[in-house]
Amino acid sequence: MVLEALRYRRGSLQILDQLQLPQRSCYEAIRGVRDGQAAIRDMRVRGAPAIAIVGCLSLAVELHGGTAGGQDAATVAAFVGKALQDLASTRPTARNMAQAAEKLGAAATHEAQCPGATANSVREIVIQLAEEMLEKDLQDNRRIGELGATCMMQGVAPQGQVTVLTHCNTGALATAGYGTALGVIRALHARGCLEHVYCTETRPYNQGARLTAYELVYEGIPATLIADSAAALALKEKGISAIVVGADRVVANGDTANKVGTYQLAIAAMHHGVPFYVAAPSTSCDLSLATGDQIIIEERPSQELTDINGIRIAAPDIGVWNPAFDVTPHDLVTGGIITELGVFAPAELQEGLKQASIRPCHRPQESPSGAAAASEKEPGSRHPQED
Ligand SMILES: CSC[C@H]1O[C@H](OP(=O)(O)O)[C@H](O)[C@@H]1O
Repeated sequence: MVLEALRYRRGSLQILDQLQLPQRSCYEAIRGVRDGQAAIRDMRVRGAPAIAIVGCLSLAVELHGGTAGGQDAATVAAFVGKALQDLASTRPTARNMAQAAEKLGAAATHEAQCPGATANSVREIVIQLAEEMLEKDLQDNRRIGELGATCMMQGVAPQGQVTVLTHCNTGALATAGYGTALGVIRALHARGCLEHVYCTETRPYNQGARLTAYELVYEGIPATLIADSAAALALKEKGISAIVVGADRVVANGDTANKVGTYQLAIAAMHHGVPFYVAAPSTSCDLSLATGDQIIIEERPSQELTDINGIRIAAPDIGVWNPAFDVTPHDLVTGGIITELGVFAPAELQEGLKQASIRPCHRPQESPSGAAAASEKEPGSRHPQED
């Protein structure tokens, strides 16, 4: 059975409450934007693509079959704009929700200005776009998996198998399905090219121990959980061929915001000569920011560090700094940035994405095993797919 982070049909949205995993699989109804915002803020749903999808679908549910947002086109468009703004500010580091807000907001405004526009026609356009996002993210992740697996095998182990280390959770639970960095790992496994995975526990929120470990066991992928602080030692002693992580935001020069701890992993990878890959959809890329210094880093409540399951473990009165993310400088992203549009070196990202998005992405034939056909020309050289 496929692991479903969310269940959607028009007018109804349920999310798997990730706070209760892995002990319990409980779905809860999201009835509108306020519910969506609360679920994102409290991290019942998390992961940059999943945040955007749940945010937009929460709006779609609110707009469905009623009079939500107002009685005329302009009022509904204004309501949509405000709701999207609120959703995008809930967890500001992730790019995907902000990007979706720009797209859906612009579409609502445009529709409202068209002759004959009605409140319903504005609602309908927003619902349709949110539904398309869900479908597209899944397709993009599968593509990221295939491109990343091919690139990694060409670059790291042309004849053999790879052992990969990953951080945080980037799987089906963090996306519409399949996953980004975990999608690459799944594709490697499907091809028989994966020897082993090491996943970090990912303090303070333990997405690695709770969610990635759960997904890896669920998929039957050979894997070992390590403490975050064991990563450098694992690089030294466990034959790790590559690190692959996800991203919350990748900016124009390739600097990458991802779960806190990623930066120190990239430094350790550089020291050990292990290639470091970032896997993320183009919706996580933000070419409007020149460098990572401009990324807003979300700070989370101190209780995430001081308490475990509501029980205080830290010394009373200690001060706490709890950034949720850090920025890995582009020169440490030595393997490449794996997107659905191609695999790019950081210096090639900006131009590569622009070129790839103005021509249709070549979709390779799938072999019966799910691996990309042998004739496919992959961007192991870190260039986007050629047509
Ligand atoms: C494919 S999701 C990317 C991303 O989401 C995680 O953050 P959070 O759990 O705080 O939402 C993490 O940084 C992952 O790599």
